[in-house]
Amino acid sequence: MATVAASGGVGVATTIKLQSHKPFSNPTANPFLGKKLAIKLPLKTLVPSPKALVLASGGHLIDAVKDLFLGVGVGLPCTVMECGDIIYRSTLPKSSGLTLTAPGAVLAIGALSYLWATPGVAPGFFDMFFLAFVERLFRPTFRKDDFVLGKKLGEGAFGVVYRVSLAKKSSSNKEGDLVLKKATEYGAVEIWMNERVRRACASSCADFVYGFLENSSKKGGEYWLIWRFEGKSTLADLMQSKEFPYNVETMILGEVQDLPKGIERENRIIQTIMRQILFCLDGLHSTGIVHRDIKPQNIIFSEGSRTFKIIDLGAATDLRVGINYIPKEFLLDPRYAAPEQYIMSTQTPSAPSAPVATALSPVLWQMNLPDRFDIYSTGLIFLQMAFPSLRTDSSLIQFNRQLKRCDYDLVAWRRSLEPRASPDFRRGFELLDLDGGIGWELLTSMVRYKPRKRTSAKAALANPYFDREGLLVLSFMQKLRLQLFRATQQDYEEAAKWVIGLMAKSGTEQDGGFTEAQLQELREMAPNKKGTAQRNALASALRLQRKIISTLNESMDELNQRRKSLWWNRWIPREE
Ligand SMILES: Nc1ncnc2c1ncn2[C@@H]1O[C@H](COP(=O)(O)OP(=O)(O)OP(=O)(O)O)[C@@H](O)[C@H]1O
Repeated sequence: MATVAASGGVGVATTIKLQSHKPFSNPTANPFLGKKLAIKLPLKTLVPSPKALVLASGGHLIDAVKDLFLGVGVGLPCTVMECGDIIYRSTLPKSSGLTLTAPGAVLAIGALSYLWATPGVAPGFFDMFFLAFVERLFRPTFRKDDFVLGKKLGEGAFGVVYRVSLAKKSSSNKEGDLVLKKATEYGAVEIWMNERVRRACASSCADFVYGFLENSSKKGGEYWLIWRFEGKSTLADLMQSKEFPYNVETMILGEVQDLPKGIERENRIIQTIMRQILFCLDGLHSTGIVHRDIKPQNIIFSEGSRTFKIIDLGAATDLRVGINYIPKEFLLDPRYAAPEQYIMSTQTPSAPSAPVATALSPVLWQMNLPDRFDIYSTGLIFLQMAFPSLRTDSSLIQFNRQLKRCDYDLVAWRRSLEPRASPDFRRGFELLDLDGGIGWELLTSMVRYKPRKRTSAKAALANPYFDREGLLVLSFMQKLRLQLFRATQQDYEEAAKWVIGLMAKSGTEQDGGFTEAQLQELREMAPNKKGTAQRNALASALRLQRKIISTLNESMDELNQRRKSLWWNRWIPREE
């Protein structure tokens, strides 16, 4: 019987060594015996063709998946390839099913992590092609005549909001328990966002009932959006009261706390409000939606669930599929908008087509961290809750100017204000300084110039500020979490400057520290060393990064030009 030993790495070609060959009585008759022979393996034996994958079904599917993993082993040793199989199949042990190789596993895990990374490509497909479809089949639909208009609740630039009730009253429908918004151009976006939110994180926003395009009016098409009536008060209404935050206490906690009136008690109420807002934001951001208009006026107290919820998704953007992606500056409320204005870098110019946007969404999300725009606005709400004198529009505008002058550095703003601060401001700082200043730390991690340096909603929620017992009684794990939070929030540039400064202050030539002159040398050391290998490598890496980003953007623009229609608009029900 012939014995064949294969050796060498196999890509397309490999080598085999022929050790014996039975039909030849005289071993020397075979001129190839003992010699290494080169053979060529067709790649199609390793990688399944697309057609083969399509045809694969039932039991064949397993084989196709197996082939896929084995395909990753191209160029690896024969353990992966079972290359002897090609020479003498019957002599080899039968494969016992799916063979998972290390590179295959890494590839699979990498692909799965990418598909599930924020904003979630895989859940997005499931949501769009299954959940949305099923929801449409089972949810009740409404027409214009089904509603009886009640009191006007508000009027914005893009719509009028009424309290309404159903014309045909059932036992479950109380008088005026619905809210109707008759919206113009941004109504379509708002319907899309509300439907997405209802499927992904219903408790984050007001309970959305139905939305449709109403075409019967002479004025032209009008989008009608229906929600359940959540409650009478927004956070803005509650904050206007002199009683704030005590006026919210029983609403959210159900009872008055067993504490005398003072900053501790106020801090607890503010903590609860902040936690509820961040919880809602975390829900939105995890599904790829950025609100872009977070302000006390758009946070409503839901009497049913006793929590704050977010309303008005007209300016929101769905970065999973790139809807409403092009930021409209006029939509942003300058009082609460983050300094970057554009939530996506200007290097990422316009929305790509939906499939491209979906495929690239995790990359774009990580490149731009668009959710941090909402975090900045939430930080300003936190600030307003802590400082009563910042609750009016004019004082907030003035604060924004001051902060800009301090290069958006809250610590610098505090330093400039504290020596001449009014008792009201001093009280606010005292409140934030409770529990070792953990509230102040959280606030400064939210209100920062660079989005990348701001905390995310999820990280903020994990901050021990929200542990009721306070900093002093933190468990080991909570302390660890705090350290982790600090490490992720660390502004390393500032830290480096601070360390150098500290060294300068403490150092003299005699006692071994650095003198200011030496430190100056230290600072200048890097720029002076031009042309070193490290520097060149860094420059090449930066060039490569820039190239990748520009290529990505160019290809997105190109694709975008081909399909710029509002494809998703077709999904919105119409009533003629
Ligand atoms: N689900 C709801 N339950 C109770 N009240 C609501 C609800 N939705 C909206 N409102 C009320 O209607 C008002 C206007 O709502 P919304 O902010 O969505 O409209 P808008 O036209 O976008 O207004 P603006 O442009 O001023 O923000 C809110 O301030 C709130 O008082």
